[in-house]
Amino acid sequence: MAQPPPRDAAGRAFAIPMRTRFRGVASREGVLVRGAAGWGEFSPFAEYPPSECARWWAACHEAAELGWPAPVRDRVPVNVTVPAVGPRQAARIVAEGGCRTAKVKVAEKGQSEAEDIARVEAVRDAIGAGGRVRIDVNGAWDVDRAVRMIGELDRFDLEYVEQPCATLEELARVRRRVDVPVAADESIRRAEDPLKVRAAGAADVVVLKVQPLGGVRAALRVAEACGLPVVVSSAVETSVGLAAGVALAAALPDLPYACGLATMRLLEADVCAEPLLPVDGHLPVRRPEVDPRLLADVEIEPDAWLERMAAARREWRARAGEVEAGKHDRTG
Ligand SMILES: O=C(O)CCC(=O)c1ccccc1C(=O)O
Ligand SMILES: [Mg+2]
Repeated sequence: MAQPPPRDAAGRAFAIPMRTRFRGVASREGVLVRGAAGWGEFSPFAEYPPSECARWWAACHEAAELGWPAPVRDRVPVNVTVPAVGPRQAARIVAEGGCRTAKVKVAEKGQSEAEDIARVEAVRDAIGAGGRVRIDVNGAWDVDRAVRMIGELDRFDLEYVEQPCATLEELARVRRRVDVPVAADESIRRAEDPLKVRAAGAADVVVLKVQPLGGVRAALRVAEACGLPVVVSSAVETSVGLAAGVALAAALPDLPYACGLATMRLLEADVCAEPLLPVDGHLPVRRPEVDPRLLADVEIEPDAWLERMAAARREWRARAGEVEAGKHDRTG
């Protein structure tokens, strides 16, 4: 690795390979910041512009400088996440995952419906009749295909289907035509989105992620305003970022579903000596400490990331100024 920056640097950038490509991402990168309250992570995906990254910065700032609201539970049920791999590897991931709920990625570009069916079948067999199986389509199906494939895959008894189609209008049409509950994920990136989801009758469940929503407090406000059951999911972060998701899940008054926060295993390495890994299908509610040697192992030259973070912070501050001037809500 490159010459590590000094310990008191403004932020320490990292790049960690993924075990399996996910959303077309082969390496997860970001910055870790140490503040008065602890470590924060800023890790927006490469294609996100500063306008989007502003909320990711706010989440990092909250973690590092403010800390999080008090938890109402001391552990959080989680699902094992199964990428678009073959059936044998899918079964192995479920067996090693130690969870009673599995989320299976389907409709990957270049793969067939037969591959999806084989993967979901293998996951159902591996988790057993008492386990729960949900699928995530990442918006890839049109309405007719969604209705047909959900009907087909429901023979493996689906808990819900996450983002079967891209638009709210399509989600609402699918929802009226199938019995399996629909969850909205990509449809929710801003504070006002869950209200639109609800108004459109587009989903039964909302998936909330801390970084894109601008922090734990912001996500709690979104959950309260929306009124639909919430599943907290990660953006495939290090244990530092995952801890923020755990804090959100721990602070929600109701948590009826397992959360998508058991994603540490999707990465080849972590920056914490005691990573946030599931025990008995749950993540403990705690903030892991960064291990300087583990961080040094995955550290990269920080300049580009520090610049990206500074741009995101400027964007956030500019928006805060507009809020004071009464123009709009800063979460928008
Ligand atoms: O929800 C999970 O099980 C893990 C998180 C996850 O799937 C995810 C992580 C990063 C980006 C997108 C997604 C997604 O839900 O599509
Ligand atoms: Mg999803």
